[in-house]
Amino acid sequence: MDLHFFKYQGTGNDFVLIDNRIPIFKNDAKFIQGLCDRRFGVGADGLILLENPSDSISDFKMIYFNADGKESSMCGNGGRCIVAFAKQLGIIDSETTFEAVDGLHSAIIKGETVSLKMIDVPTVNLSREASFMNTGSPHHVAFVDDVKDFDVFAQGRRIRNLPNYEAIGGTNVNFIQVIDGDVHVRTYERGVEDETYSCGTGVTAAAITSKMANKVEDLPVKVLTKGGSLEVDFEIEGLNAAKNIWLKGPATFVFEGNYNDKT
Ligand SMILES: N[C@H](CCC[C@H](N)C(=O)O)C(=O)O
Repeated sequence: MDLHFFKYQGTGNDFVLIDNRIPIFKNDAKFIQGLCDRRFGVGADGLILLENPSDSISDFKMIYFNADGKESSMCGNGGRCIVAFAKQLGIIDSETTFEAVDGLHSAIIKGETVSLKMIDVPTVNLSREASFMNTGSPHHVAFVDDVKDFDVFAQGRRIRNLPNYEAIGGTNVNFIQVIDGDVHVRTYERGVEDETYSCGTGVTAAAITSKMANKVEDLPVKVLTKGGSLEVDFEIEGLNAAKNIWLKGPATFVFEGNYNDKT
């Protein structure tokens, strides 16, 4: 059976999206791995299903799978892309509320720019060299001196697999450097098991870390990734929490097609 898919990217973090309002998709890890494979499949960092909502206030529901084929936690760039996808399908106009694995999200779309409200972050564990928080997905954030030439793959894989992160299934790892007030970030993503061009929940964690460590002054925080720039606006609450968090940036339709489902 041919599977009709839509390809989107948000600052180079790329996704296959499927309209699954009429449930046609078989949740099979090997199939998803094949679909996301950059040589033998369509190629993507993850797969996103758009489904009918299970509550009365959401326009749709988002289900996220990493490229390893396993369903995972919230995807910030994917959340921005599914909003653009919902608009393309005529489900929404310029604003929406949708369900995701970490709760309800509001979003606003203007042209190709999508602003996505992220969940509140009740606890940021901040030390001199690093931070840990959950922005919808778990993120370890470390300051480095030369982010451009940093060995993100080796160091990211090492930290992702540290025993202290085993209980949560490992963590995503972000390496950041603040240059002239802008946060430069590179991310090793859990479930992709490689560096991605951008990670929305990671960008959010990088911005909050930089502000709490007094490395940036102004809000919103501008964050530069390999795939482009995003803005993160938020309020610091007390000593180590953040709320009213918005992730803003481009979400671009790339192409649509049919995938020959051999299973
Ligand atoms: N790999 C992440 C989920 C996707 C996060 C990323 N693509 C984003 O934009 O937030 C995890 O398993 O925790």
